[in-house]
Formats: sequence, C-alpha cells, structure tokens
Amino acid sequence: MLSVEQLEQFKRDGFLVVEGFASLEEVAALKQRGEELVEAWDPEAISVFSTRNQTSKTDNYFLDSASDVGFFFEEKALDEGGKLVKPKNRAINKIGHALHDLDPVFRRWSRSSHVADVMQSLGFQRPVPVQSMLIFKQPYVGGEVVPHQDSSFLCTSPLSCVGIWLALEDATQTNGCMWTLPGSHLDGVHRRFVRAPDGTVSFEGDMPEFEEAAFVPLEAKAGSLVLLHGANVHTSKENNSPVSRHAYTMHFVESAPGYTYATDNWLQRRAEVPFEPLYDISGSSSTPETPPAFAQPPHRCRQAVTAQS
Ligand SMILES: O=C(O)CCC(=O)C(=O)O
Ligand SMILES: [Fe+2]
Repeated sequence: MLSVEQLEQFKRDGFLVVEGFASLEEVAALKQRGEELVEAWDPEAISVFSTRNQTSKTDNYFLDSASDVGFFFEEKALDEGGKLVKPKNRAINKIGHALHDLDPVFRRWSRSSHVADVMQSLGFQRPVPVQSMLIFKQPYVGGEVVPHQDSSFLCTSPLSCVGIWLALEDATQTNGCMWTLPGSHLDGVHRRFVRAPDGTVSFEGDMPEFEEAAFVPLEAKAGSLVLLHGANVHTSKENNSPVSRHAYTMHFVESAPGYTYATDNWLQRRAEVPFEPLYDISGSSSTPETPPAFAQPPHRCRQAVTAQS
C-alpha cells in the first residue's frame, strides 16, 4: 500500500515514482513475453504509431486494437513505401491495447495483488484497466511522445484516469525517459481526443505552450513504477542512443456508481471483449469523506456519456 507521504506527494505533484515496485524476476518475465509476442508476429499489416499524425485519418487497425493485441511500428523504421528497414524486433514502437486482458502473462501481472493495492490506496472502488501498452523505445528509431494528458484520451465523468507505468529496463535521459510537469494536473484537462460515429478521430481543444525548462526527468530503474494522474502533463523524447527503453503501462478509470465512460472516447471495446474491473468494493462502503487521490479538476467531457463496463 502507498504511505500517507506518497499519497500526499501524488496529490501535490500529479506523479509518484515507486522504486523497486516489481521484482527483477517479474520484470524479466514481462520483458521475455513481450519479445515472444514480437517474434510470433507476422508484420504484414503495418500500422505506424505517431502521436503527431494520429489526428485525422480513420485507422481501423488502431481502433480495433482497443479489443485486441495490436502491433505498431516506428515511423523511422519504415521507408517511403512503408517497408520495414529494420528487423521487426527493432522496428516496433508498441503493442496495445488489450494486452492486460488477452495475454495470460500480462494479465497475471496486471491483476496481481500489488497492482490492486496501489489502486485501492489511491481510493478506487471499482477500477477498470481500460488499456495497456508495451512500449519499446527502440535504439535510434524510438520516437518522441509529445506532451499530453492521459485524461484527454480516456474521459470519464467525473474524470478519474490514472496511469501506472512500469520500467522493464532502466529509463534514463539518454534513452528517452519520460519528463513531467509537476503540478500540471491542477490546471484542468486541456483537450480531448474524440471519435466520431464514422470512426474518425480528432482532437478538440488545444494544448497550451509549455516551457521546456519546467519539465523534470522521470528516470526509473527497471522494476520502478511511475504513477501518473490523468491530468498530469508528460512527454518523452526520441531515443537516439544504442540502448532500448522497454516499459509496460496501464491506464485505469473508476467505474463505481456515479462514474460514466464517455461514448466518444477513441477506446471502445467490442461486446465480446468487455471491460473487467480489477476488483469491486463499491457496494461495501459509503461515500468516502475525503476525495480520492485520483479526483480530477473540472473538465470538458461534455458529450453524453453512458456507463460501459
Ligand atoms: O513511455 C512513454 O514514453 C510514454 C508513456 C505514457 O505516456 C503513459 O504511460 O501514459
Ligand atoms: Fe501518457
């Protein structure tokens, strides 16, 4: 469980690093499973993941990956004709987004008691892991992740998204660790990433300009966990080094009574792959006296929302 000091830090800063959260054996098992998945994958359908060009085109492979284990490549690992110029295990950007439900090895870790303890410490009553990503940040081709807030992508009413990011390899400033803006979660959610009925996805609203010097590095040893409040602004740079930076990340939302998941979030599950809460204590306690640590500021999740999970 998180200590009172750790919870205070998370509420104040919008992020928290928990060193030594996973054992080196757990880390090795997840890393090895990731490598096996890439080995078994035949990259005939190539979908490139870029946080820059995600905005306008309809990409069914991306949308379908909400209920699947999808493979996304680095832009820099493809030539102009879309052919891989690197071996697939050095070209992959990430695997997502239902790994935590569909893959037995990732499922076991994602639903372990230590993960549940963290969510309970944060005040979640019925947390649903809505997405997971195995991120590779490969040597030389690992792309930038532009500054963003996870609640822009995973809107609930009221807002509740929290990310947990596990380093599977040491993340340093050299190989593209994350950077965060302390306290940025107190300024609200600046934009939303929404999906129209025809499947087109787009951003609504603009991110402000941030001063680069205000970001602090989130260096993390393999096994460390980084908690990210949904309104926290974070980013990671390109990896121009010879060393990869593997990480496994999951995003949770609250689904206790009173919380709804936006029907225009990009991430919608097919009926045969329903969301599954990690645990449910929502019936067992009355409304907490203090707001949970994940409570988020006023937001712009304006569209009609319905309970989904
Ligand atoms: O691993 C990264 O570089 C970015 C991860 C991220 O944005 C997240 O886990 O929310
Ligand atoms: Fe993120």
